[in-house]
Amino acid sequence: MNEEKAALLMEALPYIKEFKGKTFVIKYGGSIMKNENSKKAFIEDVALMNLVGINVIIVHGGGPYISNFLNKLEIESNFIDGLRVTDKETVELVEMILSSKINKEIASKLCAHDISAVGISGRDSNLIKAKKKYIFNNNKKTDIGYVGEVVSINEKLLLDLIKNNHLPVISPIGCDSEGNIYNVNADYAASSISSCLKAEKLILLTDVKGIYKDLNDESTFISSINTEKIKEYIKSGIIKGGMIPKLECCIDALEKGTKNIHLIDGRREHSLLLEIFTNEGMGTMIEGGNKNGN
Ligand SMILES: NC(=[NH2+])NCCC[C@H](N)C(=O)O
Repeated sequence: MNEEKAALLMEALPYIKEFKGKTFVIKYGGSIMKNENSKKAFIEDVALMNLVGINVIIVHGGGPYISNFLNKLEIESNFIDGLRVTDKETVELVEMILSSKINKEIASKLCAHDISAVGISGRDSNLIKAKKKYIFNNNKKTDIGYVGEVVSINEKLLLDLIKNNHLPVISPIGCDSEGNIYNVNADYAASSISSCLKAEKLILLTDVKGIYKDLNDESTFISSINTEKIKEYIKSGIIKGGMIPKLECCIDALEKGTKNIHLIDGRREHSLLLEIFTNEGMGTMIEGGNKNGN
């Protein structure tokens, strides 16, 4: 028993060495914040990673909280291509929930582990500059309101925070120079931040185990894959549906310099820790060609 425990801890040693001083961008999805145990485990995993010298940056979502809150106010939630149609009043409420309630809760839970987590909105110091995103369907352009796509990231702010041992917790709200605010999809915000910093890892915590060839057949789970194979699977229809935009976002991050991406199930307690510090991991690792991650 003791040998097994020691072996498990020793399995982590090469990864602790390898990842010390490296930057990991973690997208913490809203759908996994419901369960108190997995929420607690996430905070503990991030705390441990920070304490062994990994520069963690968290980008969080909050979709279900937003829908709940809007329901209470009897404001209907409409989605087109998975994006929330957002008018001016709604984007203000979205910001209130993301940048205040959720953001501060994550940061303060990390602070309770003596970590200097700093909760910031994408609007602070123009961290996420954005512009209006339109949806194109059959050559038809649809305006979905204050939904933004990333234009630029304030890299210096993030590097300054990291250098001074702060852990940024970022709400995916963007702004433009006219003072408009935008709701930015958290996957895209995390991918842009990871690309800009050429991060060692972009880790997407969601409510699926990872990539499957056939979602209904556990034996087709893919533990690691590269971008060429993903493109091939999308083209041949093996990968389909809602997974495609997520994977396209991953491919973009890898092509822009992120070293590796991990898709893991955030509902499973300590999946983050097991993915990073064991050989086998828990989810799907997408390997990029770039060997110069930071
Ligand atoms: N899903 C997988 N195959 N994960 C392997 C992870 C390997 C190692 N712990 C890493 O983070 O780089």
